Amino acid sequence: AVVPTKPDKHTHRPAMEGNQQRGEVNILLMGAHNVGKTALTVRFLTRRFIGEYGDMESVYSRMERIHGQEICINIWDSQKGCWVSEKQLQWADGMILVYDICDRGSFEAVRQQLQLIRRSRKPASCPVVIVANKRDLQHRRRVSGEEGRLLALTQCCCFFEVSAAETYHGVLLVFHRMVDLVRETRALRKSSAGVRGIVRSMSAVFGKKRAE
Ligand SMILES: Nc1nc2c(ncn2[C@@H]2O[C@H](COP(=O)(O)OP(=O)(O)OP(=O)(O)O)[C@@H](O)[C@H]2O)c(=O)[nH]1
Repeated sequence: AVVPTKPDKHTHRPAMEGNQQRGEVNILLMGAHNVGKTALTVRFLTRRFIGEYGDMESVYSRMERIHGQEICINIWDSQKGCWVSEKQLQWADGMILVYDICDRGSFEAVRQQLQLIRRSRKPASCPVVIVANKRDLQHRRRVSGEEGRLLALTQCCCFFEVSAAETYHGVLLVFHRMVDLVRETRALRKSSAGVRGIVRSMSAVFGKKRAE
């Protein structure tokens, strides 16, 4: 097994405003066993597809220049199949849910994981990208592209169909889209906090006037 980068102990910090200031984005990869979570992570980090991966639950970091800005991307590749902890859910700024197009059970697992996420995180606080992996195995396909797209549409998620085995570019697009979504979410939160502040000050002024 190849360990692409050394896990950075600092990246275990929970997602906070601080991440935004530091230019960091925490991404949690979830999905059933064997769907290709590690293959996608390794492809993104090293541009390579190795084939077999050891048991390595870790947080990996990589610096990327996106739209002219240096971003530190921390990726937590969850290794226990469908099980993820509350700590992982709170740590993430964005989540990538992976299924295997040849494994219908892994697609159903994504539905369950979406419910789990929605119980723990508001949609406005944590964007989700659904990834259908192993598109090179068309002859063994059990989940159509339409089904994946429909699920993503109804759950307000982005959708990609990729092959970690075949191309680097498709995988790169997934991670870059995830980073874009996190940044959009942060910008939206910031502007709505600004509006809330204005409303609070106005009600303070007008409330005071009424009281006088
Ligand atoms: N054909 C094909 N095989 C793939 C692809 N991605 C991953 N695999 C294979 O699928 C198997 C599982 O890949 P992993 O990346 O270990 O899957 P995982 O989701 O991390 O698995 P767990 O950590 O055990 O939950 C390996 O044998 C990979 O070589 C792909 O795009 N196409």
